[in-house]
Amino acid sequence: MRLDIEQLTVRGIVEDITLHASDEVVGIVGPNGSGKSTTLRCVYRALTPDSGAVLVDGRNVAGRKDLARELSALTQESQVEFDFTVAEVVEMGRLPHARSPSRDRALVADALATVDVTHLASRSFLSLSGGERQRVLIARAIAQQPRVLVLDEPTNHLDIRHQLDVLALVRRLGVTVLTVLHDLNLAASYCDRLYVLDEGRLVASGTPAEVLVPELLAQVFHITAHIVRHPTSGAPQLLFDQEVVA
Ligand SMILES: Nc1ncnc2c1ncn2[C@@H]1O[C@H](COP(=O)(O)OP(=O)(O)OP(=O)(O)O)[C@@H](O)[C@H]1O
Repeated sequence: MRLDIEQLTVRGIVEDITLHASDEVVGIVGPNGSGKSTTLRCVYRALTPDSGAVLVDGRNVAGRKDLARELSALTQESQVEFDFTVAEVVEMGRLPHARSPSRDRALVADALATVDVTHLASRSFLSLSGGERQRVLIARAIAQQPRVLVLDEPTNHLDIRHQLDVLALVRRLGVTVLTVLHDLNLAASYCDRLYVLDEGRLVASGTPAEVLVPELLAQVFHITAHIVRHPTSGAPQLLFDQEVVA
């Protein structure tokens, strides 16, 4: 399914952002405060842009009542305030769909197993560690069976094994994924294409190899990086100098 962000502008925070993703994993990277989360908030409709539009399969997301069946989001605000069990939290992913108890149970069990939290199913969500919570919220997003998945720093709180697991899983889903990632090496390994934001503007887009070049990394992130190829995957990987660029 196709996701198009067209000339999105939000109150001096982001300006004129255009982005396309279609059955691929697209990453948004950029320094703190560059407008990544603001852009995603417009996609999952937590924010209404001042101008521009977000289209899912060619239809504007504004006012679409059926969007929750097609788009799911793991956001910085995806918190669970009340004392639900892990299984109940994941089952919430089924709410936008017509209910079918046996099918819902199977999908919840699958989602729990996929992110390695089956053993936590009857635990209170509030009793979990940060990384366990993050995996449960990813399970909820998967249980929703979206055709577009929006993720704001999905690897937050995860140990390295679960970072790799979650991003590999996200790729295997075979749906359109738009994800904010801070770790440029993970972004280079798991994203088909990257968009780079700096001070609210889009400054580069393309494959990781096209985008993650020393000049751009110095200009946008103020770092010096040496680019090497991963010996098995061939993905570009960055080795950072300790000194920052002024
Ligand atoms: N509601 C708001 N009112 C005023 N400023 C805002 C608001 N929301 C975001 N901002 C500002 O807009 C800028 C972009 O914020 P945003 O959260 O989109 O950045 P980000 O790229 O996701 O950052 P980070 O990497 O730190 O998570 C920041 O300077 C932030 O303080």
